Amino acid sequence: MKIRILAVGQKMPSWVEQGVNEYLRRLPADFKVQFEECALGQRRGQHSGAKAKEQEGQTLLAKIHPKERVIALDVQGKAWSSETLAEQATDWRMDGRDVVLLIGGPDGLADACLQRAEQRWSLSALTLPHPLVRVVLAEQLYRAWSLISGHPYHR
Ligand SMILES: C[S@@+](CC[C@H](N)C(=O)[O-])C[C@H]1O[C@@H](n2cnc3c(N)ncnc32)[C@H](O)[C@@H]1O
Repeated sequence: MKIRILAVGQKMPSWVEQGVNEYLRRLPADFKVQFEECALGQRRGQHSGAKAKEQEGQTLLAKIHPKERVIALDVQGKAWSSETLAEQATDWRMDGRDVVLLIGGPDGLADACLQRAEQRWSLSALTLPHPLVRVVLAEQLYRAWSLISGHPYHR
């Protein structure tokens, strides 16, 4: 099973890249997580946010393979504890399909992406800035791996 994170937005501040890399580099080869960025949509004029979100949605959907299990990061999704995430990740492995996690841009994920997703996962009831979501997601995936493998990181 391969896990990918597809995130809207490029050229993040260095603390975001460092934070994400810090956790993803610790993962072993059999739980590798690849990170891919997609361009922000154009934001100019009235209704620009809605249009940009649609554009971003098309870009994300074009990068998803037909057989991948899609999970949308969505504030209105289901809250998972770290233990639940570890159980989910174990199920993903048993299922055998590759997994792709989607992070939206400043205006969120397009409806088409939410509809394509099999699961919607909320990290918190708080709306978080998308750069911070990347770091939290990377850390939680590392924590899930540590739970599955009995590594002392999780306590
Ligand atoms: C700034 S937020 C977008 C806010 C937008 N109003 C919305 O409702 O999606 C950017 C992206 O970060 C992710 N995100 C933000 N807060 C989140 C949370 N608490 N749980 C899961 N994902 C979150 C989502 O993927 C969202 O599309």
